[in-house]
Parts: sequence; structure tokens; C-alpha cells
Amino acid sequence: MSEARLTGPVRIVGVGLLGASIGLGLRAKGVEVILADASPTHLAIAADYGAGRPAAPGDVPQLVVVCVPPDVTADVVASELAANPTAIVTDVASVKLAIYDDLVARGADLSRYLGTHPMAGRELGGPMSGRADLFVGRPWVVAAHEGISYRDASVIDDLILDLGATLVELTPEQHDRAVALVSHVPQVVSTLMARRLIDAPHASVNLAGQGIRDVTRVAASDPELWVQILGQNSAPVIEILRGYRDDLDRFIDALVDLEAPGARRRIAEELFGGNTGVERLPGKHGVDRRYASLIVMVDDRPGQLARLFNDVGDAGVNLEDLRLEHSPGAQVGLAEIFVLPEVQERLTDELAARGWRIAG
Ligand SMILES: NC(=O)C1=CN([C@@H]2O[C@H](COP(=O)(O)OP(=O)(O)OC[C@H]3O[C@@H](n4cnc5c(N)ncnc54)[C@H](O)[C@@H]3O)[C@@H](O)[C@H]2O)C=CC1
Ligand SMILES: O=C(O)C(=O)Cc1ccc(O)cc1
Repeated sequence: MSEARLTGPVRIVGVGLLGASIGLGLRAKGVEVILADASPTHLAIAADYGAGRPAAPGDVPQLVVVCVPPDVTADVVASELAANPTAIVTDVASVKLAIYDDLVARGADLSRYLGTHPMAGRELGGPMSGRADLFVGRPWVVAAHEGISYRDASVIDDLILDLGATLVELTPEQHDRAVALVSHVPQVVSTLMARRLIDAPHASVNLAGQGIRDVTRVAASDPELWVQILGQNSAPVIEILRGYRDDLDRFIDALVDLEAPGARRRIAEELFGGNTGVERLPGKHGVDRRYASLIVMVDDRPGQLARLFNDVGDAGVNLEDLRLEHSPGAQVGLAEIFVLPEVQERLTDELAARGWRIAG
């Protein structure tokens, strides 16, 4: 166990996905964690899973982390500031400006509050979805304001670094605009695409490959949470959605009149635009570097994936990332493995020599 920066105790209010994950991560570092939740069941489950112990009278936390839904976050932050007069208080809600404005309007003690937002999550909420390593290598935004001193804010830096995340400082406005683009609008696009599947014939849905799965993954998210997130960040979301609607209209117009001069070129340019956009996404470890991939066919038998990993290891190659695709009823799955470009050719040869079928 490496030494923690935080001295603790850390009080976590709201022990669903985020709260339980923070508790598990801090406990793994030996930090004392105190848990509280409006739901006694969530509290008991989080404690049973090892995320910390239930709060007791007389607890004096160093830091309070509020991990409740966005619509009650300002309320809970305000009462935690009042109940813990020596603690620094933060929250992890997915929107920052509305909560900050709400706290200003309430006259809360902003010299002890600093909002944050870890850019890590899952589709499924609740304490049982919690993971100690949820934040490792992920950006964690600190929504900076001038009311808190650097010295007092440093305990929040410690929290972020203890959980293995990377600290990114933005204003609440900058944060909300940025997440509208990289998280909130993608949620809407994913949801609307997934809605197209509702009435589709079975035969069509059964053909689903990785493309539709990639585009619709976050459509499985909790509607209640997202009504709150989108409602609290509607202005930047609307602006981006309007641009997206214009792009869609242009695309449709070009497809409708394919024989018009330049129509195919317009479509090609839109598709090239997508290539350019996706290249801008940072790769693993936040570095803008792309890995080479190869697709290996894996028989649907026990132990085959383990054998593949062993063979990659025996070839002296580090597996940078992995994606599995398996269609219901198929006898083979496809394992797309990502490696450094310089080892791709050698690994392809070595795996083929060991009898693996390489699909691409
Ligand atoms: N789900 C995700 O992927 C991410 C969520 N967030 C933010 O984290 C926060 C929590 O989200 P999740 O952990 O996903 O939700 P969750 O639904 O898994 O957990 C929320 C917890 O808060 C408790 N709670 C609700 N009202 C409360 C109150 N007034 N006092 C005390 N406890 C209360 C609930 O009982 C529940 O255990 C939200 O503000 C969300 O915007 C941030 C990053 C990612
Ligand atoms: O799963 C993903 O890709 C996410 O983007 C999860 C997520 C959901 C909500 C947030 O506020 C931050 C991250």
C-alpha cells in the first residue's frame, strides 16, 4: 500500500457509484473513510463492500466529499459546510456552474468549498457498481473559484492524486462548456440512436456489431440522473445540439440529391471531418497517440482468451488495450488487441505461427 497524501478522515455523503468508488479507493490507501447516505440500504452495502464505516457522533472529518445527485448537491454541500466547521467540502456532480451559483445565492462559506468532477463513471449507479480503480488515469476537474485559498484547496488535490486521477483546473463555466461537448451531447446522441432500435425487427438487431455497440453504450445510463445533468447544463448543450442538427440536415440534403454536382464530395468531406475529429481524442494515459490494432479470431471454448494473452506475453508484447466482440450464437469471437505500432507486424507473425487466425 503506497502512502496516502490525505491524513483523513474523509466523510463521503452519498455512497452510490461515485461515493462507494471513492471510499474503496481511499480505503485501499489506508485512509479512514466515514460514510453517510439518505438510503440506509446503500449505506450498509457500501460499508459491507469495504468502502468505509458508517458515520458516528463526534466524527471530525478533514474533508467531506458530497456524491449525491446534482439536484440535491448544493443543499447537501450547504448543510455539510454548516455541520463540519473545520472541514473542506467538495462535490463530484457532473455540472458545476449551477451548483456554484446556488451556493453563492445561499451565502454558503465558499472559503471551504471547491467543486470537482471526475471524468470517470459507468452506466450503472449504486454502491455495488463501485470500483476502487474507477478514477485511475482519468481527468478530474477542479472547478476553480477565487473564494478559497491554495492552502485550503490542497486537500482536494490530495484526494484526486490519492485516487490516481489527473487534476485539471477550469472555471465552472469552462467546465460546463467542455463536458457539454464531450459527455452531455454524446449522451443525447447515443440515446437517440438507441431509440431507433426499439421498433426494429429482431433480424436487424441480431446483426449488431461493434459499431452500434460503441455508439449506444451510454444509452444504458440512468434517465433520472441525466434529466438532472441536462437540465442544469441546458444552454451549452442546446448550442452544440443545434450545430449537430445543422450537420445532420446538410448530410441528409446531400444524400437526398446524390446526383447533384458535388453531392458525393460533400458527403466525403463530412466523413473526413469525422476522421479529423476522432483523431483529436486523447488515447490511453491521456496521450494523443494511436495504437495499432489486430483482430484475432478466438474460438468460443473455455481458456482460449487466456491462451491468447499468454501468447502475446510470450512474444514480449505489451497489450495496450483490448476490445471483445461476440455475436450471440457465433462459434468464434473477435478480440481486437491494441499494441504499439512498431510491434504490430512481429506480433501478427508470431501469433499466426502459433496457430491464431488473424482477421485484420
Ligand atoms: N454516474 C456517473 O458515471 C458519474 C456521476 N457523477 C456525479 O456523481 C454524483 C453521484 O452519482 P452516482 O454515484 O452515479 O449516483 P448514485 O445514484 O449511484 O448514488 C447517489 C447516492 O446518493 C444518495 N442520496 C441521494 N440524495 C441524498 C441526500 N439528500 N443525502 C444523502 N444521500 C443522498 C443515494 O441514496 C445514492 O446512494 C452525481 O452528482 C453525478 O452527477 C460524476 C461522474 C460520473
Ligand atoms: O462512461 C463514460 O464514458 C462516461 O462518460 C461516464 C460519465 C458519466 C457522467 C459523468 O459526469 C462523467 C462520466
